Amino acid sequence: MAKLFRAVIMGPPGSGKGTISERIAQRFGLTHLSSGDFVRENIAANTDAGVLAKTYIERGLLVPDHVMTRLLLPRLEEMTRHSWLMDGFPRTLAQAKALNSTCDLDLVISLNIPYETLKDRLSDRWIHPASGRVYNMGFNPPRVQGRDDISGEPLIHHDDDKPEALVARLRQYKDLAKPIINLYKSKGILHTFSGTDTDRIWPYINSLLSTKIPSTSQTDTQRIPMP
Ligand SMILES: Nc1ncnc2c1ncn2[C@H]1C[C@H](O)[C@@H](COP(=O)(O)OP(=O)(O)OP(=O)(O)O)O1
Ligand SMILES: Nc1nc2c(ncn2[C@@H]2O[C@H](COP(=O)(O)OP(=O)(O)O)[C@@H](O)[C@H]2O)c(=O)[nH]1
Repeated sequence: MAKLFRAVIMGPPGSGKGTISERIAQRFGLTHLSSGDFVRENIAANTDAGVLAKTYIERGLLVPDHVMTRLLLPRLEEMTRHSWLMDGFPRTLAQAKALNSTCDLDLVISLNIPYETLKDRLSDRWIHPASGRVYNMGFNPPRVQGRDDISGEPLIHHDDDKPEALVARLRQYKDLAKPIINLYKSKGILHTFSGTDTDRIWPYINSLLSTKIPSTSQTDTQRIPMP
């Protein structure tokens, strides 16, 4: 069996983690895991962890570390046959240490995007709450304005994505991410990408991953046929 590949993507709100994760998943055949999706699934299923998580999210707080690790680590341990990319976890140093003791990461992508760009993108981010599908009125608009492409259900705009809320969220991200980034830097697995456009960052991420992911994990459709 080909060696499995485990990666994490980090970045402030609106930096393109979800967008880039989807591209990586499609191009390299990895499973895209999103901590936000796990939390939402648990809330919808009314699990103990979900009920507890909801009380924090409703107050605009992060879910405590022990709840997040209880939710996610068993799922990762089950993924013995899949290569994956995790988006949204770890968010704290305690989570990073817990992840460390569960698996060896091959690579960490950190996105470094200017504040003005984050602000513009988030003020234009529309979400389909049931699936977590994300749209942007300029960058990837829905086919029908205000409606999810697949279900046709209405899209919503989070209050959290308003510029007034962004400064605090960004500060929190910077404070919490700093020691995690230092940890991954010291392990030699951190790769940082800076810029204002996902489409300009993507080729660099694509070529880095092409050198790191065993070709057997990549999907056949991505191979360029010989003339
Ligand atoms: N690793 C985590 N630690 C603590 N709470 C978390 C974690 N991941 C997700 N949550 C909780 C708090 C988040 O507000 C909520 C939804 O997560 P997510 O979908 O990642 O949205 P977000 O709005 O925080 O991120 P972003 O704007 O970066 O996409 O779930
Ligand atoms: N204008 C513009 N919007 C983008 C770009 N990349 C992503 N987006 C949009 O910006 C918003 C934030 O991206 P998302 O992937 O949700 O970021 P995350 O919060 O880090 O997961 C979404 O509405 C995306 O559709 C880009 O290069 N330009």
